[in-house]
Parts: sequence; C-alpha cells; structure tokens
Amino acid sequence: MDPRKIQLPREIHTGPGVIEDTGRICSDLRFEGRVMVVTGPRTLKIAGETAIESLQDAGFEVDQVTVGDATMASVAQVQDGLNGTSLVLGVGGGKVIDVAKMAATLEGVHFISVPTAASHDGIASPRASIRNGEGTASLEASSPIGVIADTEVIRKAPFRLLASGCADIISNYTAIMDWKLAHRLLNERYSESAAALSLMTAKMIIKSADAIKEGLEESARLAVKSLISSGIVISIAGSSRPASGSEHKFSHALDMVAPEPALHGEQCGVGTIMMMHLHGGDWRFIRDALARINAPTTAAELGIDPEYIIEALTVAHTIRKERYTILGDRGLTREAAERLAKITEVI
Ligand SMILES: NC(=O)C1=CN([C@@H]2O[C@H](COP(=O)(O)OP(=O)(O)OC[C@H]3O[C@@H](n4cnc5c(N)ncnc54)[C@H](O)[C@@H]3O)[C@@H](O)[C@H]2O)C=CC1
Ligand SMILES: O=C(CO)COP(=O)(O)O
Ligand SMILES: [Zn+2]
Repeated sequence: MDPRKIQLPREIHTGPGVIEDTGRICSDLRFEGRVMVVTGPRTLKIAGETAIESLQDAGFEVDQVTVGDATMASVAQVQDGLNGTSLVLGVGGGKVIDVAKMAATLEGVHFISVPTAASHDGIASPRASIRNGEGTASLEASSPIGVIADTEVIRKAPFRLLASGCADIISNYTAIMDWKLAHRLLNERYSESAAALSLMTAKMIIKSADAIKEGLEESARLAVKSLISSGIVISIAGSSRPASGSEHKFSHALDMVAPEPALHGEQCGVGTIMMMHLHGGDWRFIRDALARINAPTTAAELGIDPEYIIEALTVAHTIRKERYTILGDRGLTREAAERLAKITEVI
C-alpha cells in the first residue's frame, strides 16, 4: 500500500431503515446501469432482497450472487458474474463483505458495504481477509465508496454478533502493544495518530459497555460507529496493524485447528486476554470488559475444547510471520501455552 495515500469511504449512511434507500443512495453517488449484489445464503432474505428491490425501484439492473466462505474461489465466483457492472454491493457479515470488496477491487469497480451485523471492523476498511491454504491473508483492497448500515437490521441480528464486534474492537489494545513492540525492536513504520485513534475507539467501547444491550437501536448504532472508526484507523495506517496483532494470530490459528471455530471477534477477545498477560498488562481489565458486553472469556464459552486453545497458542506465531508480535519468532512452548491459558482462566 502506498504510505502517501489514505483512501476513505465517501458516504456513510447509518440509521433505522437506511437499507430501503439503497437505490437512491447509489443514484446520488452517480452510479447507473448494472449493479451486483453479493450476499450470504442467510443474509439474502434478511437484507439482500430489500436492497435489491430498492435498487430496482431506482432503475438499476441487478445481478445477485450468494457466496459461502471468504476464499479466493468465492472471490472468483463474484468476478465471473460481473458483466458491465458499475458497482458491487456486499450485503452480509464480514465474510460476504470481504469477498465482495476483493472481487470489486480486482475488477476495478466501486464497492458499497452493507453490513447486516456489527460483528467485525472490516465494514469500512481497505483490506479483505481471505483464507488460503496456509491460513488467512489480509489483502490490500479498495476502501468502500459507501457504507449503508441499517441499524434496524443490525439490532435484530443475534446479540452474539454484536458482542463479537465489540470484542474485535477491544482487541485493538494488544494490537497496538504489538505494533509498538515491532516499532521499537524492528523499526517498523508506526503511526501515532492511527494508534491513538485505535486505542480511543477501544476505550470508548469499554466505557459504554453497560449501554450495549440486546435489541437496542442505540447499541447497534454505537457498535457500528466504533467499527467504522476502527476501519478508518486501518485506512490511516494502510494496514490492519492497529487492529490486528498477536490476539488475531491466535484467532486465525484457532480457525485452522479447531473443528468448529467460534466467531472471529469472540476468538480475538479471548486472545486479547491472554496476549495482554504476555505483555505484562492488566488482563483482568480486558476480561471484565468482555464479560460486561457478554462476549466469551473462556474456552467453554467459545465452545472450543481446551486442547485446541493450547494448540492454537503454540502455532499462532507462524501465521503472518512478517507481522512481529509478543509471540516472537519462536512462539510458545506447549507448557507455556497451557500455563498462560490456565493463569488467565481461559481453560
Ligand atoms: N477486512 C477486514 O478488515 C476485516 C475482516 N474481518 C473478517 O470478517 C470475518 C468475520 O466476520 P463475521 O461477520 O463475524 O463472520 P461471518 O461473515 O461468517 O458471519 C457470521 C454469521 O452471522 C450471520 N449473519 C450475519 N448477519 C446476520 C443477521 N442480521 N442475522 C442473522 N445472522 C446473520 C452470517 O450468515 C454468518 O453465519 C472473518 O473472516 C474476519 O477475518 C474481520 C475484521 C476486519
Ligand atoms: O480482523 C482484522 C481487524 O479486526 C484484520 O484482519 P487481519 O488479521 O486478517 O489483518
Ligand atoms: Zn478482527
């Protein structure tokens, strides 16, 4: 990524019912003709159909594709369906948004992010996390030109998704510690402004933890705004560094070793507790903050066997090796991993 360039969304629409304005918003942004709506199998019914109807009412010709996992095969599936398309919209969770964002980037067309859940901070970021044979790669992508976040849709989504998004933001704490460490040890490029905004976003979510409740529109709005802010931090840094460190490596490792992984943000939250302990910081503060928003803090709450937690801790350092963190180049021994998980009461 060019460090001299910061790409940000041009328009952000949040509020109850904004998805019904999708067609008008796209017309106002000067798009016309054919557009592509990418959804997941569940999110087509939840929000995709409303977006499609609104686009058709505004005179757009709409193609639609449903994707599963965030893989290059799914990206290629979307690319194959693009035929004179002026715009791609991703209507769904983090995986749908990443696939649609990446396909639009590769084809050189604009992208609008339409999150159906406040579960991840990729809503407004210029990156796409795509799985490959070796794990998850954070790929450079164009920033969405717009975000349409309907807080009524998001409010009705399972609360677990919103708590997961808040945990993804709380993980900024250890991501920043790792980034500073890499800056001190390896002279890695570091942005004070990106780090400060990242930490402020995490602090604000913790400060508001008691106001984050199931079914409340204000809670959905608060989480969405914080996730967009965290995504903008990624834009400023030109990398997911301020929002992804050792705790994300742990989550990516769990995705590989656990037969049934939990949600991305949930795993990152639990990782943050343990990585904060490795950094010598106040891990209990992180654990209590996660507990206040009803995000998981233990292996049992993640629904993951302790054995996979230990295994993920021992291999986490092998993921994205160029990103130096508290896990170092050698990672944790099995004994150290087990002790860490036990001391922090994760297992
Ligand atoms: N590009 C970036 O900068 C970032 C990317 N990510 C990526 O995002 C992904 C995680 O996103 P998630 O949304 O947690 O996972 P996800 O996309 O798998 O969604 C989780 C589940 O929630 C369901 N869902 C979504 N909206 C719903 C609704 N309104 N009602 C009922 N169910 C709904 C989906 O169908 C899916 O089954 C990971 O792949 C992660 O690596 C995460 C952070 C940043
Ligand atoms: O999840 C992210 C930030 O929350 C960024 O994803 P990566 O760990 O794939 O860079
Ligand atoms: Zn994340």
